[in-house]
Amino acid sequence: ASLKLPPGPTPFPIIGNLHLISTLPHRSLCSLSHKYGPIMTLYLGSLPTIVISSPEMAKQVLKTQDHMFASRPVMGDDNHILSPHKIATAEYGPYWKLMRKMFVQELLSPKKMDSFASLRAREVCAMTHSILETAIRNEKAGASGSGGSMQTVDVTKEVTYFTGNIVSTMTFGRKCYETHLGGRPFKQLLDEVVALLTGFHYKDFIPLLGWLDLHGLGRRQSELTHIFNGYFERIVDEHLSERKKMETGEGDFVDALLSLSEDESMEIKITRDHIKNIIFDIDTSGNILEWAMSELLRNPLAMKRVQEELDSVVGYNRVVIECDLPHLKYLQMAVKETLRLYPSGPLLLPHQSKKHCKIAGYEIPKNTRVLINAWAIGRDPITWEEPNVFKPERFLASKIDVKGQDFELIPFGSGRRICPGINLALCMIQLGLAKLLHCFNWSLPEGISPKNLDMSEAFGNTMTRVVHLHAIPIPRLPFHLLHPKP
Ligand code: HEM
Repeated sequence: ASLKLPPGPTPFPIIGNLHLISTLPHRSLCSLSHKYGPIMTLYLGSLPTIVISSPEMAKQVLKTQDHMFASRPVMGDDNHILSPHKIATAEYGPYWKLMRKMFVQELLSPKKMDSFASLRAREVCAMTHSILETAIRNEKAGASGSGGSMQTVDVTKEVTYFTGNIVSTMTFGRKCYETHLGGRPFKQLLDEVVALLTGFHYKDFIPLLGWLDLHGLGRRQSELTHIFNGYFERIVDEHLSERKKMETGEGDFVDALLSLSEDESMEIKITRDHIKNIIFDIDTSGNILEWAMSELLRNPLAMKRVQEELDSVVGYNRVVIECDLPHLKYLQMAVKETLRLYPSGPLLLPHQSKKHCKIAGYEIPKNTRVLINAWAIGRDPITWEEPNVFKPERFLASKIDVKGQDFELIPFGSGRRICPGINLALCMIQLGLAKLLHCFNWSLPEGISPKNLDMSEAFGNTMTRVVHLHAIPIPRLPFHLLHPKP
């Protein structure tokens, strides 16, 4: 007898339902769920894929039957940029457990978070300094009444450097965002890898068409693999030649992994290849910051409210510091609202069933790919009033949080595979946003109004803006606070 799979559109031979998926898959899948329901079957090529689009069904997959769905589909082989040696791509098992434990202990534990507080403070000042020069020029232009010549800052670049450099310094002791690899900026290459991790590749779904190399993806994947492999080889070599650090307690995550690789008592042998893959992070905090700034520029009243709160909690006589963040309730709500509207992984990362099982009476075969549409869940009109409107106030009367307990809002996922970087991400986003809005007033470049700011999402399955956000900063704190002596 045939299996009772969840409902879905009738597939065509070879392509299945791929023709129904646009360049923004989370949006197409959301529309399809209106027709077929919160759990549906889609054929991506010949592969049946289950797509989840409601809080109740997400709870089934990520909580009630979490143990069944905690694995990942295989996306690349050992030598591939999506090697299963990464924490994010590893199948559920002893290797993943060990690496995730190491990652949390050596990088993200409260003790480690504390020990890197000065790094975060330094980097947030570096971001302010970089913006300051433009802001001073603008202030002079404004004061002289000459109007015109107001200069913009590339906000996207500033915020992605800020969060990216913190994470890369914590992981392997280097600010990688200033780096160019193979003639291209690190950030651009990283975005491509994140898109590969979460995205739709025809080649994966239709092996028969692989040789056609649609979209040139196969070639780009080999290129990326080659570039990053060389970069991480150098990083491991550098750490090997400077091993003193560990003894003085200053070691970073790579040092900790190298020590683990030398531990003879380990049941799982950690190799150089593992290390190179594990240090490849998938932080997307910068994207959330750029969307938060975009929404606040479109909603001047909300921006004003964040600034009024900063003025009452921090004042004008000092700069904002991490200890202020718990008191900045409206700012926290603005960040939550951004994560609701722009979850950086709108379909989380793909999950996979370990065994044959059932959800809501439907059968899910072993090794089936499961996608959870966090974007659709965050905009579900049953949970959210005016779901497409940016309204931080909605959280005044709601206890819903982003940390994986409330299935109406799951930008970081939930359960065993929940993002381990939540606390670091929230801390960087809140600190960055507080600093940007405490130090500067912001406006849009000439000719762009809050109503016509381009908010398009880029092709693929990560929530980045198509065009970088540019805005005009004007200082709003005394100069000595913006530019403290080192
Ligand atoms: C706003 C920023 C971030 C967002 C929205 C985000 C979101 C996510 C999501 C949706 C997943 C997949 C969850 C699932 O499969 O169910 C994930 C996994 C992961 N994230 Fe994050 N993340 C962010 C920042 C970070 C940071 C700062 C780090 C580390 C420094 C990090 C490290 C990871 C890792 C290692 C995984 C894989 C976990 C696993 O498969 O066991 N993320 N993240």
